[in-house]
Amino acid sequence: MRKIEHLGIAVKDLEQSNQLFAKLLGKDNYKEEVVEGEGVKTSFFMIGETKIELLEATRPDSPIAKFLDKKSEGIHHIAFDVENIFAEMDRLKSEGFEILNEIPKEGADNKIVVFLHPRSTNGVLVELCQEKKG
Ligand SMILES: CC[C@H](C(=O)O)C(=O)SCCNC(=O)CCNC(=O)[C@H](O)C(C)(C)COP(=O)(O)OP(=O)(O)OC[C@H]1O[C@@H](n2cnc3c(N)ncnc32)[C@H](O)[C@@H]1OP(=O)(O)O
Ligand SMILES: [Co+2]
Repeated sequence: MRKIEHLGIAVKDLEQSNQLFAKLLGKDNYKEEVVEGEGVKTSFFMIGETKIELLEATRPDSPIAKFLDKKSEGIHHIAFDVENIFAEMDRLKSEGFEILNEIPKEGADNKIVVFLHPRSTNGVLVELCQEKKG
């Protein structure tokens, strides 16, 4: 793990939350991006070396929709930047962590990503992010 890549925050209304976080952080988001595969629309704010990722569900079966059905808006996951996602997956599996997707999937902001089940990480949904090469 090289650094915290982003903190994912589940929100009901991305536009409203964009305005709120722009006031909070004193700067605007630098991009919005829909990730169809996850059923999310994301909005990114750069804060020093790390980011805030706001996430709104784009469809009812999105993990964000399910999260908001059960809980309130708030911190959804923490993402770590990794050099080699496959090596990290092997290491974490050997340490007993539960990988949710054996094949890295398309992430936002030019990443491939893997998730660990919160039941293997003290209740924190963890995402691994590797910059897409080339
Ligand atoms: C990839 C695009 C973007 C990016 O950064 O590039 C993203 O970050 S997309 C983010 C949205 N996608 C995901 O979250 C994918 C990974 N998540 C999942 O596979 C599911 O959400 C999962 C497996 C974590 C939970 O799904 P499930 O259907 O099992 O939901 P339940 O409500 O039944 O939860 C089971 C159990 O887990 C606890 N839980 C659920 N979500 C979270 C969470 N975000 N943080 C911590 N814990 C969570 C939930 O409370 C249940 O615990 P229990 O003790 O049984 O009540
Ligand atoms: Co994320």
